Amino acid sequence: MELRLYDTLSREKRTFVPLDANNVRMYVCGPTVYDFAHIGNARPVIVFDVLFRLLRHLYGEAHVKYVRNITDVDDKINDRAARDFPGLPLNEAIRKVTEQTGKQFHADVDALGCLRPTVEPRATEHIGEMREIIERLVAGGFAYVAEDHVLFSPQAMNAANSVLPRYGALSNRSLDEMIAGARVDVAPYKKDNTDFVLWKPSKPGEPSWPSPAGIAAQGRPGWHIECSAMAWKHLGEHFDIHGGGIDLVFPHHENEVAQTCCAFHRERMANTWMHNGFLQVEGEKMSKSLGNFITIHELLADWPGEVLRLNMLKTQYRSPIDWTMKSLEESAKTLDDWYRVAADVAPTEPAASVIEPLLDDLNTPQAITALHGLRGDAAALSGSLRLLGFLAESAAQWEGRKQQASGVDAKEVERLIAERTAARSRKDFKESDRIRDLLAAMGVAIKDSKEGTTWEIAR
Ligand SMILES: Nc1ncnc2c1ncn2[C@@H]1O[C@H](COP(=O)(O)OP(=O)(O)OP(=O)(O)O)[C@@H](O)[C@H]1O
Ligand SMILES: [Zn+2]
Repeated sequence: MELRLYDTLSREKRTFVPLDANNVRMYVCGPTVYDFAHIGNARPVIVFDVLFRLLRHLYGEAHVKYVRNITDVDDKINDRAARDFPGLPLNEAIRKVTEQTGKQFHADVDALGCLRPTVEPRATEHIGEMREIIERLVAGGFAYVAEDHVLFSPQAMNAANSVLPRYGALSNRSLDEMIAGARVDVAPYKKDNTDFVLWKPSKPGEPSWPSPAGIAAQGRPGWHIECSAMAWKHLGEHFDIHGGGIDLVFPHHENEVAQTCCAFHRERMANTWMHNGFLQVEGEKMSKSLGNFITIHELLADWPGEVLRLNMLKTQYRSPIDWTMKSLEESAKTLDDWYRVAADVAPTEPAASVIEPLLDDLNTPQAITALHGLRGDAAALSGSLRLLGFLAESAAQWEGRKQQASGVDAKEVERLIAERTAARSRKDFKESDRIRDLLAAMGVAIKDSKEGTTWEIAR
């Protein structure tokens, strides 16, 4: 059985062959920590968690290294810090914002059933690596200093006659068209309108570090260089998989490739580039700027994290998802059923019928269809669900949480059921039906069997 993954660069599904099967390496762009993450931001986190789990299953837990960064230097962080903590020095305020947001992010993605990555590097702890890459780029003639900025020149990259990839290859754009289409109000320190910032001067009070390339003024990094530096430090110059949302292909990933390949004279940065499609609301990308977003935190008040996770995985990661209430309700019903059948059953190995579709570019909808087919084999269902990051709770915990969320008083339900049982034994079916209807109106479904009457919250 081989794993096949769609690669954005070659635009085809290819057999995945790790550079080193004892050390399979994956980098995924993580959050900029300035606010609660929305459910769209959860998509790459969940999708690449499934891939991480699959790779661990295939190559062994100790042989997969997953790096997801935390961007803790950014204008949006500075703005938020100044707004929320106006009395504090900016540096302290920034630390508060990034600490608090980082904690919220972890609580959210833990609840979604995601494993922590092997390493979660912070941008501010890798300024030295960023400076080193920038120095190399300047020395190689790919970057230049202007007005205390360091700029990368895509045109210099494409003019270099060497092993380097072509700037624009990942996003399938031509540099000439980019030049023609670029805005006219370009920053005065740029030689060409396609040049992008590697390093910039800090304004007074902003976070700042000693600058590279002989610049006397203190400064701070651009966004793209952060990921090149952290990926290099933790995974090396060349590694297996790089992922993120489809909106990161250009310019972020195109620029990462440019920086890393030019700094280390490489043909490639990652062997496979993977990008998830958008989570949408009424046909539009969920995003902060459009204001059509709902945070993971808000959703978790109404739904168990595993319901959100299942709902996300019902769509293959490259297709858009329309996020609807109806679909969430169906996902909740499915999980209720799986919890009842499989949560307390000792797992066997995950079923081949579930693994196979996952090996085909993470075809999770088909894997979910296979899970439905395993209902008669609780042990295999249990093992397969666990592989996908479900069943973190026992059946009783799951049911208890549902009861709590419903506001139904369990004691009162038990009392009514006892009354109904008494009515039934004296053959007062009018009274027993009345109690059943009363329970139904409270949102409680009952089931009679030889062992007695059981109940659950009806979704
Ligand atoms: N609606 C979405 N669907 C799927 N992935 C998304 C969506 N919005 C953002 N992402 C992904 O979430 C990750 C974090 O992105 P980023 O930090 O740029 O989010 P953001 O700027 O808060 O998002 P936005 O401003 O677009 O709401 C990236 O991998 C990005 O591709
Ligand atoms: Zn990145």
